[in-house]
Amino acid sequence: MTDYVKIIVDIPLSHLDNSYDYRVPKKYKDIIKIGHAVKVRFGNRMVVGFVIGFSNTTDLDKDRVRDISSIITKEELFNEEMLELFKWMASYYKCLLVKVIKSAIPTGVITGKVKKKRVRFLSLNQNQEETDRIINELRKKAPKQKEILEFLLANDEYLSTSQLAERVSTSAGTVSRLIKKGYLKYEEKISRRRPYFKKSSPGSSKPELTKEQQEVINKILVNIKGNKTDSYLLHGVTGSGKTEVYLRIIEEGLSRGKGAIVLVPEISLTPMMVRIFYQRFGDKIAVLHSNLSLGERYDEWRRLYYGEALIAIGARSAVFAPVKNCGLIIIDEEHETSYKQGENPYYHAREVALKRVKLSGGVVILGSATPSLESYYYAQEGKFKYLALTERINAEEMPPVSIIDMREELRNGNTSIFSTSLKKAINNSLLKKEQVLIFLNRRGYANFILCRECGHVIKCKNCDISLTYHESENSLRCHYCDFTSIVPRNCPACGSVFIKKFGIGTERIEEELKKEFTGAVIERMDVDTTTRKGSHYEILERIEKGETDILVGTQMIAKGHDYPNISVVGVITADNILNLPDFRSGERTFQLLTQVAGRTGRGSKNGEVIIQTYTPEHYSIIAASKHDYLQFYNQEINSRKKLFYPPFSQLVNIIIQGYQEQGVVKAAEQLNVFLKDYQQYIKEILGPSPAPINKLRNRYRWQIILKIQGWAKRNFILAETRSKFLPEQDKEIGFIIDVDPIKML
Ligand SMILES: Nc1ncnc2c1ncn2[C@@H]1O[C@H](COP(=O)(O)OP(=O)(O)OP(=O)(O)O)[C@@H](O)[C@H]1O
Ligand SMILES: [Zn+2]
Ligand SMILES: [Zn+2]
Repeated sequence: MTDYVKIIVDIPLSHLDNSYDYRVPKKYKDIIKIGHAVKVRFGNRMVVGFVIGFSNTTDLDKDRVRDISSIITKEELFNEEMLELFKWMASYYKCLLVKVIKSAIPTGVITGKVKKKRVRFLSLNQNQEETDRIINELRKKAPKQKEILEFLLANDEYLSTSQLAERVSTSAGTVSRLIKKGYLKYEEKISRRRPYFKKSSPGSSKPELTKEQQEVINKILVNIKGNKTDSYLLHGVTGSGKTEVYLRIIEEGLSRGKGAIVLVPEISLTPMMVRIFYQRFGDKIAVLHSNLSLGERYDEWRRLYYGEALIAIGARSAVFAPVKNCGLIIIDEEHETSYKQGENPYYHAREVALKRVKLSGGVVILGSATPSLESYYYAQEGKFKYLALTERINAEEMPPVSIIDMREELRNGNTSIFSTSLKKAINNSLLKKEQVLIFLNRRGYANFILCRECGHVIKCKNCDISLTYHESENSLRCHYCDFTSIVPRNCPACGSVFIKKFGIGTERIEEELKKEFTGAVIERMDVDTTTRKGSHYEILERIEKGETDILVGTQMIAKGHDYPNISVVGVITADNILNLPDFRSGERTFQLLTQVAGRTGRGSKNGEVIIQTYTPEHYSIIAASKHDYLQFYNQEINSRKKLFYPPFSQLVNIIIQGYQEQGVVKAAEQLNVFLKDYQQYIKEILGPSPAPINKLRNRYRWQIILKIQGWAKRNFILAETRSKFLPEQDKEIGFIIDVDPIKML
């Protein structure tokens, strides 16, 4: 019995980031729970709030405490353990609790935009005995009607009149006659919307495990069986069968009544992964990702909540899935940057998963062929248990990789985008009816448009970023804010007509390939070709069926896919990422190259990888060409150590932004002065300096990066900044606190 509840209101303002007491009206006393969304009056408006605590007393004046107006959701959107997790996130990432809650629950619930979906279906209007008697009676006179009744006795399906008629190959009229006679009746039920994925029927065939797989599984199962909490880094080279390891462990967990969460990177893996999991676990899986409609997402969420599904597969935010008795969280491709949310709250799903398991028990598995530097380091330090799959399935060889120096190509008179070796390799592959993947991490046609007379580059009017040329629409587009403009005939700066497209994107590559390899079937996969639901899957399916000869694409094609007929992988340029102003650019390059290279040499075909670059001597590229993670790691970790970058410090990037550049600069300098008082706790302050993207969506951005050794110290400094510095600041200036930043842009 509770008299009062503590409510956190859905108004994202820092001075309201406390809970408020409300009285519980009698009718709600027995039903209200932690995690319920409610409607309350706040000031003079109605707002949504979330129940985060109970109390029998209140410090407020009893006459002034207001009643809760209503409970919005039948389900509790989070339980006490999840609330603990949310509070930890708010404190660790220095953000508002309500922001965390909202990013963790299905939003459709509280906006009221999502209604339950009901379906009408036909069912028998009498018990089985009675039905049998009627069937007997109809046998001679109306064999089709008899068949319908028999069908309904044997099948447990929810069918409308027309659907039922179709199933029994008869007319709707025949079904109607049964309704008229009173033998059938209409019923209604709530149906769950299921997200689109092509299903293949669940099958039970499982491969026999390799010795390495079996060993890894045995080690993890000790903890699953013993209900122990632990975390593992599963470092398995590309094609070593990590997915099979996941499947077996989930299976074991299920047999002990434990649910699981499987996180996959946002873009590429979902449809294929889903198919594999569906084959093994059927409708026990629920899929959560950002491409679902609100209704689908809410319904998948509810299937988990009610225990109808026990395995959640999804992108980053699936780490919050309400899986019953969740004993296992798997993070596939744990090094992927999409696990870090790029907006407030700036959380990393890996950190949240580790914390979730600490609070409620269970096992975390971080899987990757190219673990993040941090994870590998922590595994060395004993924070994670290290498990390795060192061989590919069937002891297949890693494909040979050639590095092509594009400067030399030019010296030898080749001005084409493709090196001589790449062209040769593609031609060979086409002759043998094998397939080719061509990778470039930039979509569009050309990177930028430059005036050859005055050097002016056409940039977005909102952002400090050059516009990308898209040939198919003959337009210029900003890949940050989506600003679109026509292509000017003359240079906007000097009026010259000599403006030229520079750099290349996937669209241009596709065009060049079509010119060079006439007759080959060429497809492109990037953000621009996969906006339609299911298109992603269809492109990959055509590869799988051998209908496509050459697939050009961005990161989307780089990882996770497993196609045996791909014999050539070409990387158009390895330099794009390497040259980003970010201390992780070397790591990113190594990971991406290793992952793309891993797409070939699978199955019986011999594969070959060709990396084109202007910096063939860079250690990231050399190590990737030898498939040598350790060589890369050792070199990279040394430089991190020298420069106090993670894992040797805890970073925070504070972005100061506003529409007036002067105000932004002033605030950045004031923050710098404030932080100087805490210098004894800080290893290094970088900046204040203009952010690499100095202007974004019309706002000027400056940044200060802090390297701090120790989580507690960082937490202290950020708490001080939030309580002492930020409240004094001009409201026109925004401060973004990005804890453990992943992208320094
Ligand atoms: N024990 C096994 N016996 C035979 N085939 C297997 C076995 N385990 C996995 N496979 C198959 O080997 C292929 C590669 O496995 P999988 O895609 O899981 O590798 P991976 O480690 O996830 O690689 P990547 O990091 O490149 O995604 C798949 O086709 C999978 O079905
Ligand atoms: Zn010009
Ligand atoms: Zn823009």
